Amino acid sequence: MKLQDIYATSLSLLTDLYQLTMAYGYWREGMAEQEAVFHLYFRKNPFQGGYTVAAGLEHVIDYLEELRFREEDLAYLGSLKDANNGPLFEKAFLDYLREMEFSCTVDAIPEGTVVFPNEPLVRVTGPLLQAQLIETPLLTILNFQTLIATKAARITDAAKGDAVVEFGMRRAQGIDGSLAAARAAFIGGASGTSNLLAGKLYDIPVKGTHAHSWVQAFATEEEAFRAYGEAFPVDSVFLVDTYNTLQGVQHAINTAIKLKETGFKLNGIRLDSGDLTYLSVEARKLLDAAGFTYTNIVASNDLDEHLITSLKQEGAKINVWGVGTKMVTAFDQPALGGVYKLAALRNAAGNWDYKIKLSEQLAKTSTPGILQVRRFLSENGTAVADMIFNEAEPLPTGDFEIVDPLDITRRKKLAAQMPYSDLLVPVFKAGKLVYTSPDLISIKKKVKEEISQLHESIRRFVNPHTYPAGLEQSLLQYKTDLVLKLRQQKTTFEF
Ligand SMILES: Nc1ncnc2c1ncn2[C@@H]1O[C@H](COP(=O)(O)OP(=O)(O)OP(=O)(O)O)[C@@H](O)[C@H]1O
Ligand SMILES: O=P(O)(O)OC[C@H]1O[C@H](OP(=O)(O)OP(=O)(O)O)[C@H](O)[C@@H]1O
Ligand SMILES: O=C(O)c1cccnc1
Repeated sequence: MKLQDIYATSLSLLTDLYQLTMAYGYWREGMAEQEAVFHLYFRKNPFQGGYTVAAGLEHVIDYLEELRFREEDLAYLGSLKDANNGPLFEKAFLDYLREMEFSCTVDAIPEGTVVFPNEPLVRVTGPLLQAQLIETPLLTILNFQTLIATKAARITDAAKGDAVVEFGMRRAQGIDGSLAAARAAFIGGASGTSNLLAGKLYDIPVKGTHAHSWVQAFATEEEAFRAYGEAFPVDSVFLVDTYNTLQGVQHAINTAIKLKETGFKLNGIRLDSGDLTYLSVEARKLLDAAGFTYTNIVASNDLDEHLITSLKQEGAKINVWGVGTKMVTAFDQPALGGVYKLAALRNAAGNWDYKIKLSEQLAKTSTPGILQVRRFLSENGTAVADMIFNEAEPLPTGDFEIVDPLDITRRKKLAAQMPYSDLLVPVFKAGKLVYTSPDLISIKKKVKEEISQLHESIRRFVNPHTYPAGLEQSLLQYKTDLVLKLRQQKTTFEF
């Protein structure tokens, strides 16, 4: 198959083999249609940070809308062999898949929402076979985009209002990595991308300067700047560090002065090596002295939120940050550990059996129930605390109490009359799409607003405070009881 054809193919097999073997098993056992509830959540904020930015839902929707097995998918599944060289799946199961239509109900937290550990970003309710099948693609989409949107939000926060441009395609994790990263970086706060295809596909502003090779290709640096400047009279950003940075700045100024009468305006210079603080301060002096006070100073070279913070503290005169590798690869934490866990199964009597996954590690024990996240708000609408609760059971009357599931001594009381918003919203109802994804600009605005409302102590990069997001106390009690029961070998427990 040619590379380009990958993007035209059905994504229905974009899942792990074990999802299909389990699907086959459920079908054989007559469990395929049994109603199940799964939650997708992560256990720790990435980058040792205090918050996470949800991203990727629109792609989840695109995937789910198209989820059906085409003849080519079924032919491939039919070709798979077991260890005896017999067919792995029987034909009647493939016929079942051919007829299968996505019929789950999906609730999700909208993209751009600031979220915290253990909060379900997505809740899938529907036939066990279908709800299980989609585990891997949902995780691959949401884990990556949420990770990159969070990284971009941190980098943008560090830039304190300066533009951040995503330059990462060349170092991204492959083609889709570069495209998804460009989208997520834009949501997180980048003002543009160098990735032209991402610009076209997602309507992200495209931005850029030129490479060292451009300067190397000409006899002199000034000659290179002149040629570029004539081609791009109002957009030129000259890369000044090919030979000697401050000499390069002077050459950029000389060129701009020479081209002035043609209407040329020096948009910017770019620094890509050396001491970025010293060089930007000196470059600013040279530019200002020559009357180029409006000229931007762009910097690039292995930047991330920590380096940008230091450069700012050192007094660097950089006002545009080109950030590649460390943003699109989430360099210091290359994966978000999002998981997808079964939390309830409808029994023969029509009631929910709540399900839990035990673990020796408390953090890895899943939470049973049909979970919703309630965000309590202050009078002026800022987030105060999040309560994860079981929507299928009555809430206790009176004030609420949330408990940190990892440290039950951390508790917070929340007055019942406080304003709130429930974060999971309907996306699909019995397979029918009922949600319209906002455009990327609106999502980006939401991120900016929500992060600006977080307390400084939660936003900071070093040892941030933990935002109060906990289990409603009766849910925690239920979970604890269930753990104790299961340790005595029972597998389900009813309220
Ligand atoms: N003032 C500064 N404070 C802290 N770190 C800086 C400062 N200036 C630059 N850096 C960072 O130091 C690292 C080393 O930069 P430097 O240009 O010396 O080496 P380099 O990356 O090998 O250069 P080149 O890109 O030319 O190969 C880069 O990550 C750069 O962003
Ligand atoms: O550093 P990043 O955040 O990834 O930003 C993108 C980098 O890509 C380009 O470098 P190039 O491919 O020429 O490599 P080099 O500068 O490291 O030699 C550009 O000059 C930046 O330095
Ligand atoms: O346009 C740029 O300056 C650019 C693009 C990609 C990578 N580095 C720099």
